[in-house]
Amino acid sequence: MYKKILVMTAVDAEKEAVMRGIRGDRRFEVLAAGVGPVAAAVSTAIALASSSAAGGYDLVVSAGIGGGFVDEAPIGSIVVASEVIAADLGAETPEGFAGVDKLGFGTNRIPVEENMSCLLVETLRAAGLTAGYGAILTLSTVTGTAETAAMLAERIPGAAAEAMEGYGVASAAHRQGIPFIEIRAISNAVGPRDKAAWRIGDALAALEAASTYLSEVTS
Ligand SMILES: O=C(O)c1cccc(C(=O)CC[C@H]2O[C@@H](n3cnc4c(=O)[nH]cnc43)[C@H](O)[C@@H]2O)c1
Repeated sequence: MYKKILVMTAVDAEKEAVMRGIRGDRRFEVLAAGVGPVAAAVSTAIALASSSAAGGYDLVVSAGIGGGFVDEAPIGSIVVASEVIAADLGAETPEGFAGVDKLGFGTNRIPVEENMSCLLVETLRAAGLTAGYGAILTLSTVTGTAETAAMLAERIPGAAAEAMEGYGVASAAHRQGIPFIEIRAISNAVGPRDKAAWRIGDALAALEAASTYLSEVTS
C-alpha cells in the first residue's frame, strides 16, 4: 500500500527499536531527529526535501516513547494518535492559556491519516497488545507536576499521551501534503517528574512490537 515510509524518532535508542521491529523492510527510512518539536520539524523537512527528486515519501511517522495520561494510557501500552496537538504553543492570558488557533495565528491541531491509524490500533489489539487511540500532545517542556498534568487533562479532554516531537514532524509532512501518523510507547505517567521510574526498556520493547505491525499494515 505504501511504497516509501519515513519514520522520525527523537533519539537513537528509539530508532534502533523501530529498526528491530521493521525487520529489514526496505520501504522504511528511520531517522533520529533530536529532542523537541523544532529539531523534529527541521530534520523532517530536510529529509522530505532531499527525497523529493527520488519520488519522495508517501507516509510520515513520528514514533518514540512518551508519557501516558493516567486512566488513558498505562505504562508499556501503545498510543496511536487520533490527532496531534501543540499544547503549549500560544499565550498565557488572565483567562488562561490561549492557543495560536484562538490567537488567529494558525492551528494547534494537525490531523492524522485516520484509516491507517485505526487499522494499526485494531491490528495491535488483535495481536494482544494494549493500544489506545487518542490525542497526543506535543510539548517543548515535559510535564513534571501533578498540577500541570491535571491542567492539561482538563484543558484538552481525551488527551491520551504527551511527547515532544509529533507536532513538528506533522507540520513538515502536512506542508508537503504527505499523510502522517504518530505512535508512542508509554514509558512513564504524565505527572511528577521521576526519571528513575521511567520504564524505558518496556516502552522500547512495545515500540519494537508496534513497528513490526506498522510494517505489516502498510504493506
Ligand atoms: O535514557 C535512555 O536510555 C533513553 C532511551 C530512549 C529515549 C530516551 C528519552 O529520554 C527520549 C526523550 C523523549 O521521550 C519522549 N517522552 C517520554 N516521556 C515523556 C513525557 O512524559 N513527556 C514528554 N515527552 C516524553 C519525548 O518525546 C522525548 O523526545 C531515553
